[in-house]
Amino acid sequence: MGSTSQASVGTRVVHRRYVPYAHAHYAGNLVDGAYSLGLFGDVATEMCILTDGDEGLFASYSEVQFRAPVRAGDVLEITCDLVRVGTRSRTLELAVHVVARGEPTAEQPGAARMLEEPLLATTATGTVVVPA
Ligand SMILES: C/C=C/C(=O)SCCNC(=O)CCNC(=O)[C@H](O)C(C)(C)COP(=O)(O)OP(=O)(O)OC[C@H]1O[C@@H](n2cnc3c(N)ncnc32)[C@H](O)[C@@H]1OP(=O)(O)O
Repeated sequence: MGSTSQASVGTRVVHRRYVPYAHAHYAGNLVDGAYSLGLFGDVATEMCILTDGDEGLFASYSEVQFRAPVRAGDVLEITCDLVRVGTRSRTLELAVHVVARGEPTAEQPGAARMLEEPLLATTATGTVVVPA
């Protein structure tokens, strides 16, 4: 038996993650789109733990949009907002923003800067399911 749900609309979970250069997959050090989906799974897992005391399971995505590239050397902020609470399902609005980006040069290979405005890279709507 699971514990009593604490799920309420408006609950937010935020993760921050550095994108290792080992994850670069395409020209220009781009990472694949599935990288963002992996991050959504992790932030959704924390949401399920927070609201329902269980890791939960991702059931579906109803919408995924890749709006700007994610690159190796980026620092990402991943947000997860609970927007609907069903009996066992919870609907989540998910977003990846780039908050810092590497700008390596021959002279300074580690050069990087915080972006003045976070760059919206990926959005999705997803449904997770928790035990009764
Ligand atoms: C947090 C992140 C974790 C992961 O990434 S895990 C890795 C990827 N996910 C998986 O491997 C999950 C594989 N799928 C499953 O195991 C099952 O498939 C589910 C457990 C997700 C659902 O199966 P069942 O428990 O038998 O579902 P039901 O009893 O028919 O419905 C329970 C609630 O879940 C909603 N629901 C079921 N399937 C979907 C779907 N595909 N899309 C959206 N909602 C779904 C229903 O409506 C209902 O909702 P209501 O309790 O609020 O009434």
